[in-house]
Amino acid sequence: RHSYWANKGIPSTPTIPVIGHAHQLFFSKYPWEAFDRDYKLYSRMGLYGRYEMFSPALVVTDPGLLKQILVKDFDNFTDRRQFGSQPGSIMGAMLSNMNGEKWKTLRSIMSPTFSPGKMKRMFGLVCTNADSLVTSCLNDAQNNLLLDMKDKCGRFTMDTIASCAFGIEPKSITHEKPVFAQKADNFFSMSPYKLARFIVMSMFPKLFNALGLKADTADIDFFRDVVEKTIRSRQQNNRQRGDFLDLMLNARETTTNDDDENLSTKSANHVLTNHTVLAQCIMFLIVGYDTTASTLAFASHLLAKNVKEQQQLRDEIQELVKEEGELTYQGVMEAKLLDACINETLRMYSPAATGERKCTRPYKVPGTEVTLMPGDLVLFPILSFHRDPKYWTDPDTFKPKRFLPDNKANITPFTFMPFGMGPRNCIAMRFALMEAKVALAKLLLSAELQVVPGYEDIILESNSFLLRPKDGQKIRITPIKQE
Ligand code: HEM
Repeated sequence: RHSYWANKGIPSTPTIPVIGHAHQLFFSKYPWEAFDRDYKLYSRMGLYGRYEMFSPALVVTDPGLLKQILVKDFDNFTDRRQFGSQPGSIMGAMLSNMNGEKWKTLRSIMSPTFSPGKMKRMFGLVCTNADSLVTSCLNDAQNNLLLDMKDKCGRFTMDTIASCAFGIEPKSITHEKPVFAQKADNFFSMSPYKLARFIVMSMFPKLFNALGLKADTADIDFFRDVVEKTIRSRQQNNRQRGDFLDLMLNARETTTNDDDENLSTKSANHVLTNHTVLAQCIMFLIVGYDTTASTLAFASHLLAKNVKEQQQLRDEIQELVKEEGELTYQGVMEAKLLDACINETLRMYSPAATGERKCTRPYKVPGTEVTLMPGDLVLFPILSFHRDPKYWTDPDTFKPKRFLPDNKANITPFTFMPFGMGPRNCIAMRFALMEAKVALAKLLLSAELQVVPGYEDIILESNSFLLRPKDGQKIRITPIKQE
């Protein structure tokens, strides 16, 4: 069963019977380590093969081919693997887990939520939450405490997504025990049991169901209760905030019964069930939390370590405030060095280390004799591209200037893709960038960020599929006296 790639003339490292290469997820420090090792081995070939148990996966290491697959020939690769698609599960009804026409319908309903116009309207709310984040950081600094930036920023991102998307205010930043952020944290933290469970769920769904395991964990049940209450209250009070929840509720047909299967593949009316709306809300609370919080924690650390770049960025933001009297949406979104610092952080520490698509129609891979068949996976090693010295000089050094407008033309297309690429990229990229930029700008206006002895390096959580700082990301800050 592990001769699929060899028969097509595609190289592949030796496999273990039955398991293929899946053991690498268990026995590597980081699940993406094996991808990086093989990327280095095969990067010149443009592609290589893997086996997730018996499922063949083509790993693309050529940026040109990747562009072809993710953009030009997207219709052959609209899907991803489905995780936890048990009947009635919340996990299975999330946009990120949907495929085919169902995905297309939902994506087109949800996309307008993240238009530039909507972002501009959310700017004030993001600023309010960022102010609370800064106040909380300054309070800790006054008490001479080290700041755990992952924890602080996680509370900030949870409050921001909850208030922008549904008008819920968890007040995680001011709460002693931030239950919302902790539940979302639990969702992403990986114990050996959770890793094993995840592998069985994704690679042996029938076995997973036969064992009576539930795709939805207790953390999801917590969010389900919160969101259900919010939806009920929104419907009873008939109030409109123009937010994500309203958009979903308005797009829904009132006659729909509550069976998820009714999200018909043929429906022209974009039918949404209560269950589907609920699943998207929970997905946003969970995925909206971790990636942006880690990015902010990484950025704070990198700037604390690179004092010159930190000051240059502060100068840019102070200049903006001087010109416009305050931070404005346009000012923040157009600030060049701010954009460059966030991009450089995402290049070095992209929270998503790999991306994937599933082939939906037979596809002849350009420039080869290989034809991919429906069900074959295509993987792209995001982090390996980001750290490849072929595309980046000194890839392990923080050099934000490579992303300044004058230098951007030197970047090879499809070697920088922290939000994925093509029609199935991160739906909330604009929102995440705005959130990260506002928080970082406000923090730098109020404080100097410093590295703490003993915490000079970024240590990543092992066993996690996302890049996350291990045990938070500790820095110290000194308040800047306001003139
Ligand atoms: C720095 C922050 C973030 C990063 C680096 C990030 C990265 C990604 C990546 C790499 C993907 C897969 C794209 C692909 O396959 O091409 C993705 C998908 C997705 N992200 Fe994000 N993300 C971030 C923040 C967010 C936030 C804040 C939300 C929600 C509020 C969000 C919601 C989603 C959703 C729903 C998908 C699935 C889209 C689909 O399948 O159509 N992300 N993200």
